[in-house]
Amino acid sequence: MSAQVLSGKTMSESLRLEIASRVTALKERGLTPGLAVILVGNDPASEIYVRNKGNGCTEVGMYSRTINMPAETTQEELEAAIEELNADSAIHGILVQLPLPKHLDEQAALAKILPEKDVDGFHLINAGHMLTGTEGVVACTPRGALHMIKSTGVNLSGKEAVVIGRSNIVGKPMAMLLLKENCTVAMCHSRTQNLAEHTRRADILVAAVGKAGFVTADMVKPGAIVIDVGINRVDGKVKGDVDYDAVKEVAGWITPVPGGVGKMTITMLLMNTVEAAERMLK
Ligand SMILES: Nc1nc(=O)c2c([nH]1)NC[C@@H]1CN(c3ccc(C(=O)N[C@@H](CCC(=O)O)C(=O)O)cc3)C=[N+]21
Ligand SMILES: [Mg+2]
Repeated sequence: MSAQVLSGKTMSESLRLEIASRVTALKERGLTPGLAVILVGNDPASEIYVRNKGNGCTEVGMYSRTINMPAETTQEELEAAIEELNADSAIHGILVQLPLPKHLDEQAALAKILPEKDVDGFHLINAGHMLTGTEGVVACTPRGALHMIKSTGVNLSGKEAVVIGRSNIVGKPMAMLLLKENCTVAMCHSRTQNLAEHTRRADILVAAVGKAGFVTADMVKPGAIVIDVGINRVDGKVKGDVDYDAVKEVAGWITPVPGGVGKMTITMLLMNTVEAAERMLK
């Protein structure tokens, strides 16, 4: 039996209709939600993502602005650009595209973003909300992944969840969200011993490793929900962290790459932005 495919494309279509209608409602009250993306330098992958974000905004009727800054931008210049957006009433969401060029301090830059406008959920205030389970902005990729997991209808309470990868952007917040759903969560990483023994126990397996085809069929529990966060470029193609064709024969549900979590990440960015704009009117 082959796994059910959790399509980020299909899920995004219905979510984006909902977002578009909330944008329309805000516009009727005189407020157009706006997202600003700061892109420093010209990394080709970043340029693709930033373009996808701009297109997403257009699709749901939001205002979007991309601020392209040269690779030599100084920390002061970057922070000044952020401060300007903090003060701009047309902008409800600010995203500083990561990674930044090596000479720039990411944490210091993120700390400058007003937490209410931090639609990435990367500010320490929002990271703290995530840790305590209180209301704040939830990072887009884990939020999108959780939406996909919930769409299976599986009761998550008490289930074993394994997250491979411990980044601040994906692994850690993903684990917190699954914990909040009452899963028993294990966070695995590059130093984990006997990784497959952990992953084979997982009812929910989230792969955020950054290595194409890392999760093989023998690592997956039959019937598991397998969420592939990987975006790896191999011979000009985008590949996930999961050996899709083989794992599909074992898993109960699986997300494709492309058209899976990546698509949902942008949708959740739009959701976080419309929510930030809605909070302005409250
Ligand atoms: N401040 C910040 N916030 C981010 O959310 C952020 C970031 N920096 N830096 C890079 C990562 C990566 N990321 C993706 C966004 C969209 C797709 C996406 O659209 N994927 C499509 C197309 C993939 C492709 O063709 O490249 C898909 O999976 O179907 C993927 C990955 C956001 N990130
Ligand atoms: Mg994807």
